[in-house]
Amino acid sequence: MEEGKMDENEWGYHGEGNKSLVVAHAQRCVVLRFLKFPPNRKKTSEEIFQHLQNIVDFGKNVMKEFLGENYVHCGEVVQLPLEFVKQLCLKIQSERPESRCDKDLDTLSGYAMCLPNLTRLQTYRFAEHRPILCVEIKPKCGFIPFSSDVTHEMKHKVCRYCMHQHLKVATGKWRQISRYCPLDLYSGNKQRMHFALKSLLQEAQNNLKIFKNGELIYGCKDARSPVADWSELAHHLKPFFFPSNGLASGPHCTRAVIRELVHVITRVLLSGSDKGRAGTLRLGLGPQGPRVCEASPFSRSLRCQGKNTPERSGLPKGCLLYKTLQVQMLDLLDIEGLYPLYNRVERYLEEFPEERKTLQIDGPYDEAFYQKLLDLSTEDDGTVAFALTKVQQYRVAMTAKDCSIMIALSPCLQDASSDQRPVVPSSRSRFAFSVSVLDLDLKPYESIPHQYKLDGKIVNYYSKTVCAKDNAMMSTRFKESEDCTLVLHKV
Ligand SMILES: O=P(O)(O)O[C@@H]1[C@@H](OP(=O)(O)O)[C@H](OP(=O)(O)O)[C@H](O)[C@H](OP(=O)(O)O)[C@H]1OP(=O)(O)O
Ligand SMILES: Nc1ncnc2c1ncn2[C@@H]1O[C@H](COP(=O)(O)OP(=O)(O)OP(=O)(O)O)[C@@H](O)[C@H]1O
Repeated sequence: MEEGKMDENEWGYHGEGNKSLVVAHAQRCVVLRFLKFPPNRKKTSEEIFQHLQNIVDFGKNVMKEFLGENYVHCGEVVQLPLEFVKQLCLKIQSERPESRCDKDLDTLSGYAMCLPNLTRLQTYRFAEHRPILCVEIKPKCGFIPFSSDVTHEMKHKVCRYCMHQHLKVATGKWRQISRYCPLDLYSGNKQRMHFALKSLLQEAQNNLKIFKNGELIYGCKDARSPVADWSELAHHLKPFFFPSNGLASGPHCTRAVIRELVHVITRVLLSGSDKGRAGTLRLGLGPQGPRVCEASPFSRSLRCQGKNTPERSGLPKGCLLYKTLQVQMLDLLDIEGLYPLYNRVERYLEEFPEERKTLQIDGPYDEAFYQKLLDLSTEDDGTVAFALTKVQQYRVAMTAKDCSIMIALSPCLQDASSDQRPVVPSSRSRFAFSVSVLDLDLKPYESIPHQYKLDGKIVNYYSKTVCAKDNAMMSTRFKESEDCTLVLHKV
C-alpha cells in the first residue's frame, strides 16, 4: 500500500459489525478494516497498533493452525495518513446504518488492517470483468452444550441461537423469529442444510449477506430493513445459474434460482478443499451432545411425522464447517462451568497483577499460546494454570462461534479444469470457488462476566415465555383430549 498516495475517493463503504468498519478499494481487491469505539472511549495509538497486531498474530499462530491456511487471511497492519482517514470517515458517514453509529471509527491512530477483499477474491485466472458472486454466512454456535456443569435443563435441548432469537425479537433487534437453526447447517445432512440455508434466505438478520461483484445485493442492516425480496434476488442470480437464459421469469423461475443457489452453497460447504498442512486441526473432539435442537422447525416437523431424528453429523473432516465446529467445541465446560474458573484467574490477578503479562491474557498470541490450547483435559486440579487454559480455550471457542464464512463463486467455462482450482457444478453452470473465514478477532478476557449474565438472560427469557406458552398449549390440548374422552364415555 503506497501510503503517501492514499486518496479517499478510491475507497467506498463496504460494511461494518459491532467492533470494526470495512472500506473497499474501487479497483483493487483489497479492503481496509478499521476499529470502532464508543465515543469518549478512545485508546492510544500504541494500544490500537498492539490490538491490530494481536489480531494478525492470532490469525497466523492459532486460527490458521486450527482451520487451515487456505481458509484464513490474516492481512497486515498498515499505517495511513491521518488526513486520508479523516476524509474517508466523513465520506462514508452517510452510508453507515443508524444502528451502528453508536460507535465511531478510529480516526486518531492512523492504523488499520489491510486484507484481501474476500467478496471479490479471485478464485480462477479469469479476466477482470468476470462476474463474481459471494455469500457470507455467520453460522453461530453449531452444538448443544454437553458439559455436566450446565444447570438449566433447557440448554441440553434447545440451542443458544434458537433461544436467543426470542430475546432479540422481544428487544426489537429483529422483527421476527428465524427458522434457521445452526445445528441444521452443521448437520452435514443435505436436506437439513438446504432447510437451514433457505431459512437464512427468508430471514437473513446478520447471518447472511450476498454480494455481486463486491456490492451488497441481499441482507438486512437492522429490524427496520425492508422485507427480503426473493424475486429481486433471483433477478440478480439468474445469469449466474441459468447463463443461457432458458428460464422465463416469475415465481417458478425464482424458486428454481434459489434452489440452485442453496444446492451450490451446500456442496461448497461440504467440500474439503483445504490443502493446508497435515498438522492442522489437532483437536479431534468427537461429536458430543444432542444432534438436534428441539426448537428447529425441521426437527419439530420430523417429530410430528413420527420420524426418527436424523443421523449424527456427517460433515466431512476437511470442510470448514467441521473445523469451525471443532474449535467451537473448545468450550468444553460451557459458560456455567467456565465462570468459576474465570473467577479463580481474577482472584489470582488481583493478588499478582504483574502476572497478567506472563499469563498471556492480552497476548502475545504466539506458538506457546497455541500449544496450551491443545490440552483438552477437564479434570480440575484446582490450579490457576488449569483455570487459565480453560479460559483461553473458551475465548477461542467464542471467536469461532461468532466468525463468518465467505464463499466466492465465479462462473467458469465448461472445459476449464486445468488450474486445479475447486469447481462446483450446478444444473446449468459451473463455478470456481473459494471459501474463507473472517472476523477471527480473539474475544476479550473481560467479556466473560457479560457472557455469563447474557447466558442466564437468554435461557430465563426462553423458559419463561416460550416454554410457558408451549405448556399452556399442551395443557389445552390435554384438556381437549380429556373432554373428548369424556364425550366418548358418555356415548
Ligand atoms: O453474544 P451473541 O451471540 O449475541 O454475539 C454477538 C453478536 O450478535 P449476534 O447474536 O450474532 O447478532 C454481535 O453481532 P452484531 O453486533 O449483533 O451484528 C457481535 O458479533 C458480538 O461480538 P463482539 O462483541 O463485537 O466481539 C457478538 O458477541 P460475542 O458473544 O461473540 O462476544
Ligand atoms: N476481508 C474482507 N473482505 C470483504 N469483506 C469483508 C472483509 N472483512 C470484513 N468484511 C465485511 O465487513 C463486515 C464487518 O466486518 P467484521 O465482521 O469483521 O466486523 P466486526 O465488527 O468485527 O463484526 P462483529 O459484529 O461480529 O464483531 C463483514 O460482515 C463483511 O461483510
